[in-house]
Amino acid sequence: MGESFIPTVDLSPCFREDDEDGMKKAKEIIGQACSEYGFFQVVNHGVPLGLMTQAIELSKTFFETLPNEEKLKCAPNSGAPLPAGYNRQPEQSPDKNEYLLMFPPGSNLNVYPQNPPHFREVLEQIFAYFARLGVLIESILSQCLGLPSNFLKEFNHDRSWDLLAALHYFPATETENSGNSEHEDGNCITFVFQDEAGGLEVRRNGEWIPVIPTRGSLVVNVGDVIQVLSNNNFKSATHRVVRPKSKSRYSYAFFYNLHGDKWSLENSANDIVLNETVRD
Ligand SMILES: O=C(O)CCC(=O)C(=O)O
Ligand SMILES: [Fe+2]
Repeated sequence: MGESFIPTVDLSPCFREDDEDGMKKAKEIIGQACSEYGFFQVVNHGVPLGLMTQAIELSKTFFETLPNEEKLKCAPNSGAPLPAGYNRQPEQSPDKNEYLLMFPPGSNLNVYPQNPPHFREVLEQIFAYFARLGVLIESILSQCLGLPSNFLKEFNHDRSWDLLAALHYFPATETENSGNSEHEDGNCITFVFQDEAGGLEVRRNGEWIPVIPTRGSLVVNVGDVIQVLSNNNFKSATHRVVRPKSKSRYSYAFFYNLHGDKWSLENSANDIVLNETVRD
């Protein structure tokens, strides 16, 4: 490897029973990509292209055409642990974006837009596809780490803290272009799909590598939880979003999370066992 673009993996063998070579190849590329980049793209991942396209279109309608009063009708409930609903970065933030955040369908913390019609339905469908894909990627990561395929799934079985964000980045101006300042994700695995505007970049060996939007593909990146559980074998890479000039950018990010309890000291015994298993 060592190219200035992130690797792409064909996941179709994972949905068949009879393609062991294809499966082996997919695992090899994913394992290597997670060590070298912490990022890869997947194709034939099972999330329908039509649904992804519809989700971007509905997001454009919501963010670009609705007046602020309408968007603010789904402002987060006060006291919610995370601001599910419509949010806009504060004026003083260098990052110029607005976003809609949701917990799993059925969570009573969710605040959904009434408009455009079907937005809620599409968000819920995307959520379900991503949560399912998370289980698959988690099983591949377990195997890449030399663990039984259901290891991470059993360790990380509570899906109630997964989050989906529909993001709208405002066009860059002459003097500033930050969309999402450089950061690492704190969760387990993140899935992203972006429209054609581009702007997502990953840091590798001190250089920023653009993640070129490719129709239908999904970006996958490893978060801090997987970096720690893998004894730093897998990288939670620094990334950022640079806003393109004179056009908006739309993306979706899904955060496959770890339940908060797993971070407490009483529950850390599992982590230790996992770390030792990985080291052996
Ligand atoms: O919008 C994107 O492409 C990525 C967003 C991201 O990195 C994040 O929300 O953590
Ligand atoms: Fe991120």
